[in-house]
Amino acid sequence: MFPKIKKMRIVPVAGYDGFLLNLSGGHAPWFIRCVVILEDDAGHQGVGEIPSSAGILKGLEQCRSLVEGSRVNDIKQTLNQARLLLARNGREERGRQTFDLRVAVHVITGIESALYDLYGQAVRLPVADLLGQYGRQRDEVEALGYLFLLGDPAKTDLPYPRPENPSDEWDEVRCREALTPEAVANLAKAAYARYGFKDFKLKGGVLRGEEEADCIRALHEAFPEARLTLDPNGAWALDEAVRVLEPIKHLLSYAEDPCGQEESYSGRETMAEFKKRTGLPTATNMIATDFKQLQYAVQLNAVDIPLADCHFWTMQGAVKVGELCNEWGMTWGSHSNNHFDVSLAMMTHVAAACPGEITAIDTHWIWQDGQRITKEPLRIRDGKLAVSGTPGLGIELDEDKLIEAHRLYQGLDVTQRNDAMAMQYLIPGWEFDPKKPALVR
Ligand SMILES: O=C(O)[C@H](O)[C@@H](O)[C@H](O)[C@@H](O)C(=O)O
Ligand SMILES: [Mg+2]
Repeated sequence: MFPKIKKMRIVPVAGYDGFLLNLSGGHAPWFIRCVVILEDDAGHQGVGEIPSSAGILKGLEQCRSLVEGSRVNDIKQTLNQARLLLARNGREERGRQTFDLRVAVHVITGIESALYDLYGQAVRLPVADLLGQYGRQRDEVEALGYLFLLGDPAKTDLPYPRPENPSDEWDEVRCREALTPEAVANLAKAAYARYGFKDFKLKGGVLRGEEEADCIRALHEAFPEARLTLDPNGAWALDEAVRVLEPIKHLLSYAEDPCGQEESYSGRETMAEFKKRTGLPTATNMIATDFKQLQYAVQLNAVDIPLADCHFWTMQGAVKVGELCNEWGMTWGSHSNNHFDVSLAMMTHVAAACPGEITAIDTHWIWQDGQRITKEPLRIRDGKLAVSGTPGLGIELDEDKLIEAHRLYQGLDVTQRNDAMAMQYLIPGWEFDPKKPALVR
């Protein structure tokens, strides 16, 4: 007989973040997540981590009675019931921010991760071995160096982390303004020295497109062999995207969400047109975020690399996208938002279970490195994450660190991400506009 879930703990947490710029504005000095912890009557603990918002916390509460009392091996029934229950809350939209505002899919993933962690411990198998049709496909997962243009923390009175006792160059540069091609190349060099990345992604949607193209030129000069991509989160109009990226297309491996919804055209239509006009492969975490959208994206030939982040596809859903990519000649990748070390483990197991050639996964971890809520976070070495062979997710929560992160959350007067707040220090009265780079006003 498999153990039963005795208790579901829902713990919103916060960690510190730098002044990372993107189309949504500037990151606050903190980021907010939610940790789902399931305890079974055999004394095991299963964990999951997802973004947090008032809606997500409420959605998790809605599912509590389905989860508590269920057996660890009832995963599919429990998740199916949660899915049906949450569907009664009505249709949801991803929204046009850089981050996904849906509730149900995040809630399901939080529970799914904790359940697979427990189930894996019960059957003595790592989560990667349980996911998808085929289970584990690799023992190491490649990650890319996810770079951001950075605002100057000194222009705010916000408590951004300072480089006290920096252990290396990365600890210093990640806390300083970075708005030029040289500064971006320095970020890449420092990240390479610590993590050994082979590929880099630059978050765009901040400066004028041509200035961001210059940053790519500087990255190429510093790392001529690296696969590079630029992601303005659909900020540019189609013509602008073509104008900006055509001259640097030989330097890019693919373009991530170069354009999006525009006048009467959907983002899938403009991306298809962009591909036709430039011949550049495209990636997205904005216009193919569920299976229906993916179907239309494929029909239109709009996307080569769906970035199926498990937090908003579910873990099994993300692997299913990986299996389809493998069958259909597309390439699987994963998007990320700021996250703690539980998510790092989740994303690693998911990527390990995707068959075929996948592209290096996104992770914001390098911006959070040094903080933790598990006893031993996975480490990025030579640009890679090792897939744990321990049953379950292979991580153990550090209760003291978890409480610390929960206290930080409680001390904040916010329940969800808001990038406009910090941005208003740089441009008074700043407001989000999905078609205007953050510093172009
Ligand atoms: O500012 C950020 O952290 C990013 O813009 C994310 O919100 C975004 O989802 C990004 O990771 C992406 O690839 O679009
Ligand atoms: Mg993106």
